[in-house]
Amino acid sequence: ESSSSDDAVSRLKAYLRIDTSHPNPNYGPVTEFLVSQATELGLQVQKLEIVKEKPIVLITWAGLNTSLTSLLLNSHTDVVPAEELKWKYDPLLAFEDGKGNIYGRGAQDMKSVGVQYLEAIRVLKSSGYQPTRSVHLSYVPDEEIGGEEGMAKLVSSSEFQQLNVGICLDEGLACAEDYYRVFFGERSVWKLVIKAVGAPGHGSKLYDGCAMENLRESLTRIYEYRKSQFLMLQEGSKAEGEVVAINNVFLRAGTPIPSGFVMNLQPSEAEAGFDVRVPPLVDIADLETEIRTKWAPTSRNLTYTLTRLQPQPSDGLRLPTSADDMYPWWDLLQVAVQKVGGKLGAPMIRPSATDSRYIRNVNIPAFGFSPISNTPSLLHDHDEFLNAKEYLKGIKVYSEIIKAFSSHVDITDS
Ligand SMILES: CSCC[C@H](NC=O)C(=O)O
Ligand SMILES: [Zn+2]
Ligand SMILES: [Zn+2]
Repeated sequence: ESSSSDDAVSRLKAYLRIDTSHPNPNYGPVTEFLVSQATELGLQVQKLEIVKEKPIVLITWAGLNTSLTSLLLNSHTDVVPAEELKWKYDPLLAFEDGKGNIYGRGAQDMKSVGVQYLEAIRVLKSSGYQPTRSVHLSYVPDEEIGGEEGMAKLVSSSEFQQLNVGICLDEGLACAEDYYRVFFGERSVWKLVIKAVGAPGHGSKLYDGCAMENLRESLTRIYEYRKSQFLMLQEGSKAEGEVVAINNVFLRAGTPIPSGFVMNLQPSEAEAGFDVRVPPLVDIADLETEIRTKWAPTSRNLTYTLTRLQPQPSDGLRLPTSADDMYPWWDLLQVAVQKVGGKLGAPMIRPSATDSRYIRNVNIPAFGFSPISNTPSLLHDHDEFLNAKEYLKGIKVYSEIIKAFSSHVDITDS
């Protein structure tokens, strides 16, 4: 490989070596890293600190026609923590093995993408290319913990208004096959806690209506519903982003003592918590009725609290990025990917949540796309890696995308 690819790989490794894992992400050095990259490339850079110690870095490659809407390339700078003892290599070392696989937390999610944006601009600049539309890069903190102090703040800032964004690209998911996945919407995140109460009693006594029995009734109904969703997934009639996911993430009951729990006391309260993921076109009112009448009926002494995180205006009504919204960007994306010999899968609903929801909430279309194919999806997993060749190919993919999007002008712009 040439020395310029070696340099591009080195810059990825440098970024991976900055520890930005929760709960104490080190955002200072990331800001320095990004500012120095942008400065070296002759790009404008702004540091926003809307929330103290949660820096947002905005980098701009000004277009020739600043009255046109711009392209925003977003990435988050934080990563989830790693259980380093369970990894083959230290997740902070960015170790490259003999096959060129680079191991590190963030290798897929999504420091690779953050550097690829910059590397693509580097390539385009050195070729003499000048964008017609402005290209902005946003580097935001805290995506992994919900983005309340990151992207949520950015989209409601005046600085964001100034960017006049027409289309956004944000993270996708790695694909084990030879195509790239692309997402045009995502499921909403709901948190559900069901609480059962019932008569307490001696551990030896059989009687009706104890809290544990009431909770068990709720769990039975929920697992029936879960199975119906899972079946559609297993038989392949629906994709992961099109079914409701409901998973029990905690159970709480009993009277704790140092050696465990009191064993001869049937508790008067029991709780179960669920992570629920709701596709855009599911009827929200129906689902809430299901919860109220079947999962947590008052007749069974059940109550519930439901928290819908950042509900989307499109929830239950329409897809977050409709076919019309995607014009002309979808076609441009497809052609750009094909130019470097890549293939794009059908646009889908992403199973998990990203900062794209904040972008779509302010009516800006967003694609979830990471140029990672032929690679197992290892986000949040042990041994997260990206092959150097795949990473370098991704830079070419972004060069084509940036070129296609930033040079596009059509009748709707006049
Ligand atoms: C509370 S928003 C959580 C966002 C998170 N995103 C990445 O994994 C997710 O659980 O999907
Ligand atoms: Zn991510
Ligand atoms: Zn993540």
